[in-house]
Amino acid sequence: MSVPSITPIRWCDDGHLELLDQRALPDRHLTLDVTSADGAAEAIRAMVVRGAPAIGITAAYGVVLAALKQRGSDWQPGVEAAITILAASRPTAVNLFWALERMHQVIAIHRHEEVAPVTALLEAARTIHRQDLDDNLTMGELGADLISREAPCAVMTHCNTGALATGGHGTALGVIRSAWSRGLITHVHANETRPWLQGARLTAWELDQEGIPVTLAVDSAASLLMAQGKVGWLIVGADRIAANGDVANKIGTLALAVQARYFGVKVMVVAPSSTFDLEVASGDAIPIETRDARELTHQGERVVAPEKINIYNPVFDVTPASLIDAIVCERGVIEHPDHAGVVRMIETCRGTEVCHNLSRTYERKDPE
Ligand SMILES: CSC[C@@H](O)[C@@H](O)C(=O)COP(=O)(O)O
Repeated sequence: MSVPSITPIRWCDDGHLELLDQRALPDRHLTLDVTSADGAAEAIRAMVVRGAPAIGITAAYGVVLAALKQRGSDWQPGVEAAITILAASRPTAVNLFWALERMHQVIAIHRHEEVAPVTALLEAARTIHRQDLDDNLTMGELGADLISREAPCAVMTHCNTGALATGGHGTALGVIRSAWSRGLITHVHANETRPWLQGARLTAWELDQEGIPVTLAVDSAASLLMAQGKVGWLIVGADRIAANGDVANKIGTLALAVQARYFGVKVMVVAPSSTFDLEVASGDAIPIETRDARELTHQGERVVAPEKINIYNPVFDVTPASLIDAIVCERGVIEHPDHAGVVRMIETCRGTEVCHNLSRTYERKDPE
């Protein structure tokens, strides 16, 4: 399986991070040089880089940038402070806290050293980055195995879960790529994903680059497409999966899953084990990010709604496990997810590199 050449996150050997500015895609290909942990946190907050795994990878390199700035033996407080700033960048994707926890473990191992452990931290960040690509390739095959060989079908996806959102290949879009290469899917319906238009600007662009047939539709066309029998599977990613299998993902996923159940469309969630949060019992406890009103009141500089009215702009919602047919992670597939299935699957990851003892040390919740 060839991996797309899109590189949203690149560590440069002179000691800085280069991010593809996803706000400018698809019409402009701009990169942003990030030289500090503050810069990495701001890039995550401002959505230069987005998508749960990509946020975690960026934060890990952000910790390396912080370590590079430390001089002398009292390096640890500065790096810890940077981790706190990175953790406050976005609240929902647990991959952020998972990656910071991994970096913190490296700091703990080297805490008595005279100088900041830049080499060890860079190796840890690179491992997180590399591992994510490997996991996506594995999930791509596992997810594609669920799609019937006898009846290739069209699929629908929401938001962007591709190479741009991950270490490469993608989660849900990775399954779509793998299934397409095996001749299992005929067409992709991409929802535009308001208000940031990740589906229009990023997913449609990624698929078009590779010649995978894609039709872009307004979000509200999804139920019509399903009613017309045009969708075999709804395939989406996740930002956080609770212990009972409830899934937080891009706003609109819940509505799509409800519609899918009504119209008999199967629902597949694709996410690496770094997206599971066993410390959260159910989806109710997942912090949901709300973003600036301006995302709804403006399109660029143009005002499209009265500026002083109340605005509700949650950017994720929670789909109950009962609406999900399968969760695909790199260690296997959880069919009809529930608490027992999730715990069994994540238990199989223990003893490997994967860490699931997420620390709440750094987590910041949105104000009520
Ligand atoms: C592999 S990406 C999985 C999720 O992070 C994705 O579906 C999503 O909701 C991204 O939201 P975003 O706000 O663009 O970061």
